[in-house]
Amino acid sequence: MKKILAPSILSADFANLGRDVLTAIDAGAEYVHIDVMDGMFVPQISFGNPVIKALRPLTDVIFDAHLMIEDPGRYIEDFAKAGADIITVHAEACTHLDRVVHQIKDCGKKAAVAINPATPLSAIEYVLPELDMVLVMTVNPGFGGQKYIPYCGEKVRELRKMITEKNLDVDIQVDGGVKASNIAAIAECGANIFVCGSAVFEGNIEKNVKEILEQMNK
Ligand SMILES: O=C(CO)[C@@H](O)[C@H](O)COP(=O)(O)O
Repeated sequence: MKKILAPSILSADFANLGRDVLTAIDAGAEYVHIDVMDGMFVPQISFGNPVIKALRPLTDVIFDAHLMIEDPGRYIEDFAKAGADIITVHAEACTHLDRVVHQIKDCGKKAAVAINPATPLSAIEYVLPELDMVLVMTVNPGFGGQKYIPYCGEKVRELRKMITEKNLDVDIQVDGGVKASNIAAIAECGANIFVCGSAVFEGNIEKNVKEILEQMNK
C-alpha cells in the first residue's frame, strides 16, 4: 500500500500559510491535512472552510479536512465546496454516522471517519465498507505537539487485520505525535497515511519532510 505524508497545517506559520504549505509540497508531501476545530468537540478553535478556499488555488494536491467539530453533518457541503478532497468526521461527534458518511459521498468526496484513542474499533466496524479511510488518532485531539500514545499501534494493527479480512481497500491514517523517529514502527503496524504537524513545520520544513519521507519509506 502506498505510504503518504500529510503535513498538518495546524503547526504551520499562519502568517505565511501559503508559503509553508508550498514548501512542504515541494519537498515531497502529497496531502495537506487541515485541522478544523470548533472549541466544542475539542478545546481549541482553529479555522474553518474560508482557509481551505484560500489555499485551494495554490495547489492540486489532496486536501484532507479533519473536522474536529460537533455535529459535522451541518457543514459537509460547505467543506466540499471550499475544496476538500477527503472529509473526515469523528465517530464520537456524529449521532448518525452512517448518514454523515453518505452526505460526504453524495458530495463526490472521499469519506473518512476518525476515532479518538479511547474509542474502540467497533465504533466504525459496520460503516467500514463505506469508507475510503479511517483516521486513528494517536493523541487526544485538540493540540499539536503532543506525545504519541503507544497503545494506538495495537489498534492500528487490529484495524489493518479487520480491513484485510473483510477484503476492503481502506487507508489507515494516523495523527498525533508522529515523527521521523517513530514513523517506521507505526507503518509496520499497518498505517499508510501519516499526519505530521510539529515534525514538519518546526524548524526547516524541507529538511524535516525529506527526513520523514526517508524514514517512512524504509
Ligand atoms: O489533529 C491534530 C491535533 O488534534 C493533529 O493533526 C495535530 O496537528 C498533529 O500535530 P503533531 O502531533 O504532529 O505535532
